Amino acid sequence: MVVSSLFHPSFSTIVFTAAKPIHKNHRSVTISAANDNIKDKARRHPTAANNFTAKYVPFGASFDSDESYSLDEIVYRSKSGALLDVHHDVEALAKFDGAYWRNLFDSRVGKTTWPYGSGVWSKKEWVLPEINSDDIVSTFEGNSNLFWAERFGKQFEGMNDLWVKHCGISHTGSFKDLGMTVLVSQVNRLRKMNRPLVGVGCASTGDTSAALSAYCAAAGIPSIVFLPANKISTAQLIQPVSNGALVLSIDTDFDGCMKLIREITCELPIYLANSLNSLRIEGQKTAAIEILQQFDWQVPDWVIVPGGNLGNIYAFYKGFKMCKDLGLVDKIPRLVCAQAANANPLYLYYINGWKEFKAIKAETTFASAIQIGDPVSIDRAVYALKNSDGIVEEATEEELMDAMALADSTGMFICPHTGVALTALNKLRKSGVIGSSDRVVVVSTAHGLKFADSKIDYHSGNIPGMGRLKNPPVSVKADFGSVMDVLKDFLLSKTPK
Ligand SMILES: Cc1ncc(COP(=O)(O)O)c(C=O)c1O
Ligand SMILES: N[C@@H](CCOP(=O)(O)O)C(=O)O
Repeated sequence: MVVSSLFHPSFSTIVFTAAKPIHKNHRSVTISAANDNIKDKARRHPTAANNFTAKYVPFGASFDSDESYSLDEIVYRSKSGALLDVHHDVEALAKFDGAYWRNLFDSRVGKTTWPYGSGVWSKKEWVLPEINSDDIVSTFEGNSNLFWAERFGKQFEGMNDLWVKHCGISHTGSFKDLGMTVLVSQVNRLRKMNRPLVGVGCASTGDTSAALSAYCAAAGIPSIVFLPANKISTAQLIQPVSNGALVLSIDTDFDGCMKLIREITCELPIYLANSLNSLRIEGQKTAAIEILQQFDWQVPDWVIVPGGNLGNIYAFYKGFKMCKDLGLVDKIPRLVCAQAANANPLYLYYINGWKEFKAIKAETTFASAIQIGDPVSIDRAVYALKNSDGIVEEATEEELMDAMALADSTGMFICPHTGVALTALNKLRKSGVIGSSDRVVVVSTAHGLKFADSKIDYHSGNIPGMGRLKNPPVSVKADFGSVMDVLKDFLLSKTPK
């Protein structure tokens, strides 16, 4: 059955109008529609049950695999130790055509209807179809700006159609909010079902920990974060501290923290919140759907994503692929994963013709959130790249910092990881792989304000051998003549010759 109307019976609403008296502290309180908050309203107008389901299967297995797990189980790996993947019942979803889904998703944008005002939960049927809306923990994340990088594109890349998807302009300043709303909502549900979960934990380079602690704090769930000591920015460190997480600063790198949290979550009733947990991918994939939606369901030629633990590149692939499989679009973009040269295990694997993957010891990089040498989602990333005719690129420290400074000089304020992605763009433009009229989306993964320290170092000329584009503040005496001298020099330098 193909239904293209928004008002299919499965989505019709059941309306309860009667006000119900309830008794609290011996006083009679009447809850009326007039006093409803957005969750009350959602309770009064529940969407009718639909038949959509999802479950875990081993990564790469089909929906009818012999091995599968309910999303209400606490499980992160298959019997053979492989990654898991959330599989949706695509047959049930496909009973509705592409136009139906496009219209449904479009109808929810820009509203405050619980939970659909969120860019993630506006796609609830494709994310966690079975969760009760009441259990959702959301900050109305997503719906982030898709910025037309007009000046950067035209002036520096000879392109007319360059876009930056600002996933970092978000509740905690990174794309991690998209996955974390899903994971913490499911934990909220599991705790209500009395599953043995006392808290939620992650290893982090600073963004996962910020998102985890914020969403847990919003739901009143304890959070524990393992951070590599002195390897994350001050802004990222203060986020979980402020949100009341237990913050462990551990004398190792991210890969060391990841190993520890995996061991600890096997022993204690702490739920693992890293993207090894495939629930995270379900939220992150909505950024891909959102890009298509923002282009009025036209497919860009390329999407460039900075990669570290490598969950996000697969999330983008999965979002685009679902849109193609369910008839919302007819193709998917080519994907580029961009790595820092100091933390480039995927790049090395790629240029080696995917022959042998070797984890590395990641060196210090200004793109500190992707200083990862042993990415947990390596298999997912390879799958995404192979199935999207994808490419892997890398950026040296100087390249990524210059790219960040150049983008900032055109009105952006990006993070160093986005500098890595812009460097990849520049290299692929120079080699002619990306054409001047191609429509390209660069995914900006975190807010630049989280990385102010590295920008200060760059612009003050404090980094040996770097600072080609530096623009330090000018110290000037507090008198008219001195200020005039500085301004005259400045204006002369800017006067067209
Ligand atoms: C700001 C930022 N950009 C990019 C990434 C890379 O994402 P992924 O680990 O999913 O590859 C991360 C985290 O790793 C991040 O925090
Ligand atoms: N950049 C990440 C690294 C961990 O990635 P995850 O997606 O597996 O949680 C961070 O901010 O911690």
